[in-house]
Amino acid sequence: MARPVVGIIGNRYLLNDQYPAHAGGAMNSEAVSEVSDCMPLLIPADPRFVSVADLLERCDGFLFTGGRPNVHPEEYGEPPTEAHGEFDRARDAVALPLIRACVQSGQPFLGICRGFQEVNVAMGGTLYPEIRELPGRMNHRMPPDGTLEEKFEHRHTVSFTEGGPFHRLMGASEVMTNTLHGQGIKSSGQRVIVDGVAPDGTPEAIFIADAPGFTLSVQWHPEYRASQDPVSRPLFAAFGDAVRSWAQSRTPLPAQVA
Ligand SMILES: N[C@@H](CCC(=O)NCCCC(=O)O)C(=O)O
Repeated sequence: MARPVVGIIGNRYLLNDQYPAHAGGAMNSEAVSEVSDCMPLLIPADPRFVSVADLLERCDGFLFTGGRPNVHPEEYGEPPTEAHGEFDRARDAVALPLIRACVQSGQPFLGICRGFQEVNVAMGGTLYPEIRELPGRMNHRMPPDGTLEEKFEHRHTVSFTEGGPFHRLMGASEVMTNTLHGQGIKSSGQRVIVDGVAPDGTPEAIFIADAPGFTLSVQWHPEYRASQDPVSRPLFAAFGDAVRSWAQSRTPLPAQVA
């Protein structure tokens, strides 16, 4: 029997600074295939090519991946500044309404890094352009140099709410994670529950209150070595269970971890 399909919402890049391409890190596909046991399908996240209705019909769940381009601040009512960096307006135009549609229907999604930030913005929240400039905050950006192992190494703890969905899923109230982002949640969107924080108070794990389906999203990168990492594995496995349930009956898994 064919495996359920997870639409991978990636980014638009210029290969060799010239050739436009849609891309998503291979480690996202690996995590979805090997840990969630679903078929990864890279989506060209551009409203000229795909509609939200098409995506909801063709895919059983969605992975909103990390990506360097930031959600455009106009999406949360703020003007762009230099600190906001580069954007991917086509991805914004697909991802934000798609997240809202999934929250409503119960179709499962997992948000990672930029995807986590998109979930917050889709629900009406706002972002800081550069959290390392805030008093008392650490630098969450990836080291500019070094190997992939060095860039993705564990760099801080995340503490989960006692008895919350992440605590229950991980079987631990505190875990170690990597960190590769410049932006962070400023104000939480409607129904966005912050369920995990870094030592400096930066929100790291969220879910949507009273959503019928799987909405867990994280600011770190669980896709890195997902099959070996004790934090990534349960997250991608639970996401896969939710996607399989949706594929079978088009209804959310009743015992959603949230
Ligand atoms: N742009 C946002 C999100 C950061 C993020 O997703 N980082 C992963 C980068 C992977 C890549 O370069 O493709 C922020 O900086 O907060």
